[in-house]
Amino acid sequence: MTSLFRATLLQVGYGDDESLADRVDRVCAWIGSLPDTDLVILPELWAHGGFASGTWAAQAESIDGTTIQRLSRVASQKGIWLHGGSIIERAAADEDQGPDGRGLWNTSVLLDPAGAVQLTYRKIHRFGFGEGEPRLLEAGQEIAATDAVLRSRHTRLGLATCYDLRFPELFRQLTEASAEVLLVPAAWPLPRVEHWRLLGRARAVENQAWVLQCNTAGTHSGTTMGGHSQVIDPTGEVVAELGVDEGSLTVDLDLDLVAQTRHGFPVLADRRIRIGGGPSFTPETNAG
Ligand SMILES: NC(=O)CCC(=O)C(=O)O
Repeated sequence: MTSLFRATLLQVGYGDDESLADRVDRVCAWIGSLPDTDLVILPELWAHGGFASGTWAAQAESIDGTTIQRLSRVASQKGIWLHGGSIIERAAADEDQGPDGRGLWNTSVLLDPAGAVQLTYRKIHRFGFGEGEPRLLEAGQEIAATDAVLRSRHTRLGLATCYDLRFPELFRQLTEASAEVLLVPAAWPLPRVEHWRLLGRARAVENQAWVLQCNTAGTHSGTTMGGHSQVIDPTGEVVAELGVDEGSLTVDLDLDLVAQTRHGFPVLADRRIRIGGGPSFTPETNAG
């Protein structure tokens, strides 16, 4: 059994001149044209616009709405895992609308190779310092990790979104939930792109996990995106990285590198402070 799998990050670029429907068409065609790959990752809010907060409420969709239906179709046609980035999710009228009653979330959706929704993640840390996300959206309440089989090899995927990168305790909880590959879609602006690059490496080093960060390109709603999508291995090395323009990045990842890194330099076994309820936390391991 091989421990290798191939991941492709699509750094989608867009401006204000492309409609939601046109962008969904374009990105689905792009995915359809990709050569052999096992997992495709899209950026945060690539369809609804990462900073287009003025139109979020009008364009919000349910998880079974058009955007995810289209992605589901292309995932099943290709037989790939597809992290659809995130959408502005609208709850159905008879569902819980969240503590502030807004009924809107920034929700990531992971589709399996049959096109079924395997996992959703509602962004926990909302970006905007009182504006944008915290003013308009509900905060997610739950971490999200799931088992996945990639090329007949079992692994565990953990999800986080953009600004979440600044909160290491979330990533530690994903590690305590046994995640080995951390998938991070984003709409991260250019002026802080060095934070994006640095924080991704930090989350990989401290959790000894693969980190796959897929950012946005272009300028929309007056905000220029930083690009620099990157794949970081469990030792913190940048395996591959894009520039600022739209493009794709394909990398072969070795899942065995997670266990090799964790056994070879067993820093996680020295944790003394429990911050989450993850099932795999065993502080006694290094007690001697
Ligand atoms: N969309 C975001 O979460 C942006 C985060 C960001 O710009 C930052 O953390 O800096």
